Amino acid sequence: MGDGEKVLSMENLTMHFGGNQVLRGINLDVYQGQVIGYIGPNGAGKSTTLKILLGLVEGYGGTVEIFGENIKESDHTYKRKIGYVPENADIYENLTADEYLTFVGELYGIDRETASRKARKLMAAFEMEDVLHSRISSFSKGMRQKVIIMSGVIHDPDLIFLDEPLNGLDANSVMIIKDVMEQLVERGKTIFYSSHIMDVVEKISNRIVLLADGKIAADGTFAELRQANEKEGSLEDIFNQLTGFDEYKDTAEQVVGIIMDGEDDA
Ligand SMILES: Nc1ncnc2c1ncn2[C@@H]1O[C@H](COP(=O)(O)OP(=O)(O)OP(=O)(O)O)[C@@H](O)[C@H]1O
Repeated sequence: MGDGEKVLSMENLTMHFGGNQVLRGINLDVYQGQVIGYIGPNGAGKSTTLKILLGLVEGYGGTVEIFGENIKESDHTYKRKIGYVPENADIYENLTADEYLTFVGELYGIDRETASRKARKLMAAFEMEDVLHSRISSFSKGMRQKVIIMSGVIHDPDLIFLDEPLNGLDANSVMIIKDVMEQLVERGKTIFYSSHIMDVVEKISNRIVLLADGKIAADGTFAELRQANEKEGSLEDIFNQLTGFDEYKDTAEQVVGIIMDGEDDA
């Protein structure tokens, strides 16, 4: 699968937290130019996978190679070529946007002047130039999220990991980010995108990987997944089918019954 070079490979990746076996042997090769939509139910292990790939979680089994290097043995220079937009970023609240973005840029190995210039330009592109020197603690949720996204890509990474990146963004910003991703991929970048927003995943991904019960339960283009599951519907329908979730109406009814303290005996 894929025309470009292999940028990421997971071989028999396993992970457990105590007795909780989260990943049960993930095998996945990702090629340049792919936009992987990495989906799965709550608690499936999506964020855990991303954190392992980023070197933020240790104690996993199996082998991970990024740009051909085993991340356990690598000297971490590969990290300069990867970007990460985490689901819950520990952002340095007391720094200004300029200070934070410049700091992150420097961590990724770009010089201070370049980082600061890119920070200013990125903030201006998102119409946030007037708060460039304001503390992040004063920002709205969406403004913060934009800074987190900028901080994940300021160093021009080749492989970008995004974990629910559109959280809190307004409709206009969502359109910009979707287009930015598309253009980055056209220019040879690779994207690993984890999200629950199925219509976005359906639109932007050229390969969808579904994680369920610690394993890959489906892997292919949206069209391939549709064909394999004999479904005409949306990715959401396929997701529900593959995760064995078809009783949502019963669950909803039960929840409403409990809320209204009705006859429901559950
Ligand atoms: N540091 C940790 N210590 C203990 N258990 C953890 C830790 N991190 C994750 N887990 C557990 O691993 C499982 C997978 O969590 P993870 O956050 O990777 O799931 P996810 O697929 O990203 O879920 P969601 O869709 O809810 O974000 C969960 O059962 C979670 O409780």
